[in-house]
Amino acid sequence: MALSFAADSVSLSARQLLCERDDRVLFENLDLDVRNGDLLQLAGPNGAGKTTLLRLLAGLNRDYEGDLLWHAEPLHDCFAEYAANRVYLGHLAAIKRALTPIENLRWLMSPWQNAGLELHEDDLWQALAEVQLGGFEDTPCNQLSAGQQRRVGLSRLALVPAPLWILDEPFTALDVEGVSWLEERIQRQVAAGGAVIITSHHALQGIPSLRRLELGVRATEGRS
Ligand SMILES: Nc1ncnc2c1ncn2[C@@H]1O[C@H](COP(=O)(O)OP(=O)(O)OP(=O)(O)O)[C@@H](O)[C@H]1O
Repeated sequence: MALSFAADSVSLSARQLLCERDDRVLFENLDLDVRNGDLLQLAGPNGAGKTTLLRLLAGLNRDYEGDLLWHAEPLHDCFAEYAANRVYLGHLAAIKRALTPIENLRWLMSPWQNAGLELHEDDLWQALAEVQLGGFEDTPCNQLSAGQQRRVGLSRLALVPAPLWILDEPFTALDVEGVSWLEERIQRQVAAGGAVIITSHHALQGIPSLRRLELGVRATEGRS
């Protein structure tokens, strides 16, 4: 899969973003920019609005004020192009539990294949092997552990050619080996000139471009 991205392929900006839930301001006056090579970690206590912000940035929720821009264009005016350049993994494994890992992966990858991505069956099996699901490819997911189910969803990251990853608590339920695999994948994505926005209570280390955006009573952005 592509291991380098065009240097100008990621340009996501938020300007003066304001979001309220149940009459509570989660964040306001929020500005951020994500470019190639960036790793942005959204941090903050439970309920601070990390998932909410991530879903806004993924273009999955329009309940906000302010501007979200993809290459300086309103994100929802160019959503098809944006969606072809980002992959969003929500905080649930988001797999069909009655299906097997290989069936799930075929289903998860079908939008990308419909958009022109050429994938062979071997690529799918290889992606499952990469997340240590070799031997479980044909086991219904409802017979897999929580961590193995999480790995089925994560296996997409080995295949999707999108430069921008948006990941909500992707380390949940992973064992030590799974955590290492995902850390390494994130580092490779950033090193290849992609970008990653992540919510995680996990301490990400060793990536020079790491920035943290702390949500809470008020939002402030700074390098860690
Ligand atoms: N669809 C919704 N309708 C109303 N309120 C919502 C909705 N989704 C989230 N909220 C509220 O918005 C706030 C922020 O939720 P969010 O899930 O974004 O927090 P979070 O920072 O991701 O928390 P956690 O660390 O627990 O995952 C919470 O108080 C939650 O109750």
